[in-house]
Parts: sequence; C-alpha cells; structure tokens
Amino acid sequence: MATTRMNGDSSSWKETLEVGIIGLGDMGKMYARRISAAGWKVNACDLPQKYEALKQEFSDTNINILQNGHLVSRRSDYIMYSVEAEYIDRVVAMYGPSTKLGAIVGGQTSCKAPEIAALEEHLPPDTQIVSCHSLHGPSVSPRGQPLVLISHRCTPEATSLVRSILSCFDSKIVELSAKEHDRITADTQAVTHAAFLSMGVAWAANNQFPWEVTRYNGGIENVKINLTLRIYSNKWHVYAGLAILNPSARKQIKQYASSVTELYKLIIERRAEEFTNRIHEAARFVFGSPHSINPLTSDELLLRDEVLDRFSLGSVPKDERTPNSHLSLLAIVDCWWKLRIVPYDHMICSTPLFRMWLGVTEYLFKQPQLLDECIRIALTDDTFRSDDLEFTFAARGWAECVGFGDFGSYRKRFEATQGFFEGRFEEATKIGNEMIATILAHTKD
Ligand SMILES: NC(=O)C1=CN([C@@H]2O[C@H](COP(=O)(O)OP(=O)(O)OC[C@H]3O[C@@H](n4cnc5c(N)ncnc54)[C@H](OP(=O)(O)O)[C@@H]3O)[C@@H](O)[C@H]2O)C=CC1
Ligand SMILES: O=C(O)C(=O)Cc1ccc(O)cc1
Repeated sequence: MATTRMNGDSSSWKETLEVGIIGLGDMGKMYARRISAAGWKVNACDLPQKYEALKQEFSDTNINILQNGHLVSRRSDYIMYSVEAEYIDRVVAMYGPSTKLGAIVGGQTSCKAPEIAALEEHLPPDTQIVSCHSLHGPSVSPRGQPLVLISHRCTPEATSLVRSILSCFDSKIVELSAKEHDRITADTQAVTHAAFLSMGVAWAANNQFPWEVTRYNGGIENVKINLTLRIYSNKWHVYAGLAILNPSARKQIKQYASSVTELYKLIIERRAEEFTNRIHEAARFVFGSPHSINPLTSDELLLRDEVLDRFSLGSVPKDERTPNSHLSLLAIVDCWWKLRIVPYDHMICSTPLFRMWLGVTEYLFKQPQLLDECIRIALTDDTFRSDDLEFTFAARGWAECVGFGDFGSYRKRFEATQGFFEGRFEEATKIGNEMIATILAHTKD
C-alpha cells in the first residue's frame, strides 16, 4: 500500500512507486513525458479506442500505455486525472472504485470545486487526495511557472511524495486550498479569457482580420491579437470548464461585461467628465497611491515598446497607426476596481496570459499621456465606435453564456469564431510563443 511503501528517503520512491495518468490529451501527454523522463515509472491511458494509437505514439518512451483507467488505477500509487473538467465526475465515478488501496489521487483540471467533490464522492476512504494545477498551457515551458498544489485529504508524507514527483517541472510550487485556488483563478484566468474571447467575437462580427487593419497595428495591438488567436487555437472545453464550473468566475465575467457596457454608454452619451473621473478613480485603486498614479519610466514597465512592436502578424508602418480607445483595457481596470481586486496580489497564481494582460494594462495606465490620449479618443473619435459596440455585445454574450452554465452554446460561440480565424493559427502560435518567451524574459517576477 502506498502509505506503507512511502517510508524511506525520497530517492528510493522512484524505484518502488508508480505514477498513473488518466487522460492523455495535451496536458496529460506533457505530464507523462516529463515525469517519465525524470525517472518515474508512469502508467497512462486515454479512452480505450485510442489505446493502439497511443502505444505507437509513446513507443519511444518507457511510459506504460494501458487500455483504460481501471488498469492505471489498480497499479499506480499516485494517480492524476487529466480529463475535461466537465467530465471529471463521470470519469472518477468510473475508475475511482478501482483505485489501489492507500493510493494518493488528484486531478489536473483548471477548476477545483467539481474535481474535489468528485474525488471525495467516488474514491474509497483509504485513499488520500492531493491535487495540482499547472498555470500554463502545454506548449509553454513549466520552468518557473506557478504550479498549485492542493493537499486536501492527506498526510504530510503524501504531500512530500507529490511534491517530489512534480519537482521535475522546475515550476514554482504554490500551496493553496481548493477554495483559494478557485477564487484566485477566477480573477486571473476566467475574466482575462473573457476579454480576449470578446475581442475575437467582435473582430469576427465586423468581418475584420485585425492585423490587416491599420487601426489595429503595433504595440498593445500585437499582444491583443496574438493572445486572442492563441486562445482560439486551443480547445474550447478548457476555457468553458474554468469559466462555467468555477463559482467565483461568473461574478467576475458579469462585472467585466457590466464595466464594458457602462463605459460604452458614457462614451456614446458624451458624458466626458463622468467617464474620465471613473477611469481615474479605477486607475488610482489598481495602480496608484490614493492620490496619484505613479507614472513609470519605460524601464520599469512590465512591457516596453521595442518588445511589443516586434511581434506583429501585420506590417503597417508605425506612422500610419492610429490611437485606440482601448475599451477592453479601460473595462478590465474598472472591473478590478468594482470588485476590489488588486491584480498584483495574484501574481503567485498567474498564468503567462494574465501577466501579459496585466502588462499591457499597466503599459496604458502607467503612462499618463497615453491614458489621456486613449480617453480623448474614446470620447471624441468615432473610428472605434462600431468596433466598441461589437465588443460590448460580445462581452455581454460571453457573460450570459457563462451565467447560464451552458456548455453547448459556449462551444458554438467559441467554434464559430475559431472558424473565422482558422488558417492563421500556426503562424500566430509561432509568433505568440516567441512573444511570450521574450516578454516573460523581460518582465519582473
Ligand atoms: N490546455 C491547457 O492549457 C490546460 C488545461 N488544463 C486542464 O487539464 C485538463 C486536460 O486538458 P487538456 O489536456 O488541454 O485537454 P484534452 O482534451 O487535450 O485532454 C483530455 C483528454 O482526456 C480524455 N478523456 C476523456 N474521458 C476519458 C476517460 N474516461 N478515460 C481516459 N481519458 C479520457 C479526452 O478524450 P476525448 O478528447 O476523446 O474526450 C482527452 O484526450 C482539463 O481539465 C484542463 O482544464 C490545465 C492547465 C492548462
Ligand atoms: O494562460 C492561460 O490563461 C491559458 O490560456 C492557458 C491555460 C489554460 C487553462 C489553465 O488551467 C491554465 C493555463
């Protein structure tokens, strides 16, 4: 039994203990390959119909591919479920009863409330529960990225064993409860995705490829475009799961949509003073001391011009670019202010995407002349009016869809926009990966 065999020093664990992974999608494969490469014995499976193909795919590794989760569960001492968050209950219900006596079990899904509920309900009482969550996608190097560890029902030795297994990622391990995890990731992930998903829907609704349009070129626009395409190149269920299943996420996404709508109404009603005061008050709460925003020098900003300008999908010369009203950025700061969220407090649990989103927001808000220009453009220039209208509809649409908890319509909305951008994903992912690596290398911890 795992608890007995865990006695002894951590180097001997590798010789005796086996790691199980159920679900060999993008994340499960990454986990299996890295953990196996670190010298652990790994048993892994996906759905039975994928057995032959997976055996072939992993034939150059020591990973023991099995037909199903029963076979993985029976022989593994630490078992990790890496399946769609929407299916976690169903899958744990199926394989949980086959769990080896005394084994440690956890999940790698992005939202912990349903995962922990499923593990508690379907696992035998002799098992322990230690879950985790890598706060990055499968194509990003795990080194230095946050990795949340949740010791839910376990001995300190069980936590040590899981820590030891996951140490091969070289990630920054952050110990949280499941509740803390969900509250923080609602702020860092769900609302960030809502903003980029809305940009994609708005561009598609206007039948625009933003990199072909002069008003969407350079600097901040590169980050918006690359990250939006990055999200739409991924699987819909990852974003649907962490938004719909996380109890805190609905409130955040709803507030984001309200912030977008209220700011847009102030713009079209030309209520300049109210609009400006509201932005300044939000800015002071998020970025400044109570009385003033501290402008930063370009060296101090998380992101800098020369970094931002390098990663364009388009080729519009700098002097032909037009300033933007940046409703999406004004609204996120308004949303943080309304919810009393200080995003810097969440850096321990941040994804690369969130750090870049915060980076571009800071870029705008900590350069007063840029913020003033953005406010002036929003209030006086109609160039972005119809784009901002579509963005407002899009943000409201996503909030409604998440609010109804409707996976089916989330999928339809996501895939319709995904179809619009199809064909540009390969290039966008390549540029996006370079951008992420460069920006992360330039940003402070
Ligand atoms: N992608 C990302 O950026 C990140 C994802 N996560 C989380 O990790 C989890 C996995 O995500 P990801 O790898 O991207 O998604 P994938 O869809 O690539 O992988 C999930 C895999 O689990 C399989 N599966 C479903 N049911 C079973 C079952 N009964 N037995 C065995 N396998 C099964 C799926 O098969 P099928 O496709 O046929 O249903 C699929 O191959 C999700 O919960 C996600 O929220 C966490 C961090 C980052
Ligand atoms: O960085 C992001 O937000 C991503 O889009 C990748 C991602 C998706 C799901 C997770 O649970 C963690 C990371």
